[in-house]
Amino acid sequence: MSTTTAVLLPGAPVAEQILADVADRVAALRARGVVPSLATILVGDDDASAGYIRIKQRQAAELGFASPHEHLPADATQEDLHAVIDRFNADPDVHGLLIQYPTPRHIDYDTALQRVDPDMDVDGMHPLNLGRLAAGMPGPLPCTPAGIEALLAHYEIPVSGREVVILGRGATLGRPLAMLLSQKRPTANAAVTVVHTGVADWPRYTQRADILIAAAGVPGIIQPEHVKPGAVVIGGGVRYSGRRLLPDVDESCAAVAGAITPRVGGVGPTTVAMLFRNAVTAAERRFT
Ligand SMILES: Nc1nc(=O)c2c([nH]1)NC[C@@H]1CN(c3ccc(C(=O)N[C@@H](CCC(=O)O)C(=O)O)cc3)C=[N+]21
Repeated sequence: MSTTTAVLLPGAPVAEQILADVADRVAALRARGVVPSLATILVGDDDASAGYIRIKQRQAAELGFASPHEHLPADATQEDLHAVIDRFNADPDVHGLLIQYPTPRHIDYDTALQRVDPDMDVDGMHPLNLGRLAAGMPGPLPCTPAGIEALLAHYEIPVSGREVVILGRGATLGRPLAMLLSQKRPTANAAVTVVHTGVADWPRYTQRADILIAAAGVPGIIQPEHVKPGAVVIGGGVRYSGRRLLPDVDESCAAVAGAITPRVGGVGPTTVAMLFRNAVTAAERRFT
């Protein structure tokens, strides 16, 4: 057994702060007679997905959002899904829209996502919004990258001018996070390297990192020998085995890192908070 030396960086206090701000903004909208609304669409009967939707709906209610939900059967067609998206897009009382991922195999998620009104895209994953991010234009940010930036800022971990290495290049995390953390802003402005398992000597890169961000989705891929002593380690990538969370970062890394996100309750809570921040921003945009 290794001794834990690293400072823990839980996501809950970060999420709480973001959600307190969201709640204030929701209250301000409601005072003007606007009930912010985040619609969700679930296709099929996956247990884990249904569970996530319930969590989001409970949190939506606590924050004062309306959360209309459409549950399509597992054999719904692409056209059925598009019809529901079109209806929510056109509904003046709905401000944010989320299609729960993953969808059944016969559904093309990317095509459905492209049909969502980009200004209602609370995941920040519509190609137009990824384009806005690449161009430095305002728009909804992808939730996990935005949550990681907020987490680093909350714990006052210096990012500007430092060496950030991201292991993973996926569209939901690694790639947009690299764009975000290299932007010219006080909480970003880093020297960012994106590396991935297609690079045979990827540990050579991660060993240099002041801030190492795991975004590979390969359980246990980050081991202590991949971490520079004292580095900040952020576990972004996860896999699920049923409901069991399988993080990228092996727990033994805590013996080498200076600071590290906990196995459970790290980046996840900040991701969900950003969903609601995007939703309240979408509602405000309609009325200003
Ligand atoms: N359109 C869409 N948007 C999403 O944002 C989206 C999605 N689809 N599909 C599913 C994934 C999954 N996801 C999680 C967010 C937070 C935690 C989270 O907070 N997890 C806790 C608990 C982990 C556990 O024990 O299971 C943690 O990380 O500590 C987990 C999972 C959002 N997703």
